[in-house]
Amino acid sequence: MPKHWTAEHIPDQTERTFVVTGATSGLGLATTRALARRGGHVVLAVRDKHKARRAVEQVTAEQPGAHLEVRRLDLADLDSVRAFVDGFRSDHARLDVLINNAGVMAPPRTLSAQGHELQFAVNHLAHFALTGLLLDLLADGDDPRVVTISSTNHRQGRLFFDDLSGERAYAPMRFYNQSKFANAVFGWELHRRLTAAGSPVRSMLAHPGYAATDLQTSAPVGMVKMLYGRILAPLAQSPDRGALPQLYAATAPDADGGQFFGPDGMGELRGAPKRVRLASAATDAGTGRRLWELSERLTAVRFALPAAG
Ligand SMILES: NC(=O)c1ccc[n+]([C@@H]2O[C@H](COP(=O)([O-])OP(=O)(O)OC[C@H]3O[C@@H](n4cnc5c(N)ncnc54)[C@H](O)[C@@H]3O)[C@@H](O)[C@H]2O)c1
Repeated sequence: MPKHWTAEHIPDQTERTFVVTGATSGLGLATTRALARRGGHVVLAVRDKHKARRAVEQVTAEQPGAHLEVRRLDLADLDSVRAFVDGFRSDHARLDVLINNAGVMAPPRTLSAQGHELQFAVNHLAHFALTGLLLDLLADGDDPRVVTISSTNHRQGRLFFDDLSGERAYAPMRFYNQSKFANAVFGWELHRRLTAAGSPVRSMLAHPGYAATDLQTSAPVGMVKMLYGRILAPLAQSPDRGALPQLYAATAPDADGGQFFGPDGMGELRGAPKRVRLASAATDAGTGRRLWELSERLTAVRFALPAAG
């Protein structure tokens, strides 16, 4: 890996198709812009079509002729995930890279359409379902990859298997950390299962460090907003820089399955992409199996893969 990897190092992506969730703002928009600049065909998987139109205008103003496609996806509703995949399938025979990027942080306790705690539902369950439903199209892709965005917060997270939706005790940041831990467990367990099945698809993880996006400023919880939106704000890097680890995972020829990428400076807050440490709890096989089986049950999505040993 070059020491100061930037978006200029992204290889040509002509003829490659990417799905980016949460592509209208922050890291998702920065990722879309960088991939489009290198000739990639980017499917913006978005909840809000007005915001999508603005994002498309912005990217095409910088990159006339960019290959962009907008499709509606509300990750808070598993029916919307299925509808998205059905629509995608009717127009595409294969997918090269899925970037599980969208996320919510620290809302007051809210439930998804299927009754799951919103952060667990949007950040983890919907991306689990999306990946499982697209896996056969990815298997036909060129150098196919699934990139899942976690956070350094996964190291403070754990799964509350006996109170997943916070019915008994909900704390917004604890449940954000749970969802980011679930992202890390999923990315690693997917890697294990794909490898065991001899699949050509690779699963990588990434985190941006700390980037100034809507994530912190839209958090309705006062302390979180104050800490990330104001006190730590001077340390924040731009979304374009924050997106580099996920762009590296999605495009670098030497990025491999099971690897986790984050920034190299200031305790992983900012900098160029490098390989970073996944919490050992996130690679625990028992936890991986348990989360996987639970996610299959809650989403009714089964991956077309033999179980990993
Ligand atoms: N910004 C940071 O410092 C930081 C740090 C660690 C991890 N992350 C992770 O980066 C990812 C991207 O976040 P960001 O910082 O760009 O924030 P952001 O708020 O700018 O972007 C999040 C995106 O997710 C989308 N989204 C939210 N709920 C959705 C739903 N129900 N259906 C479809 N889309 C939905 C939003 O519309 C938005 O486009 C998240 O997974 C977040 O947890 C960010």
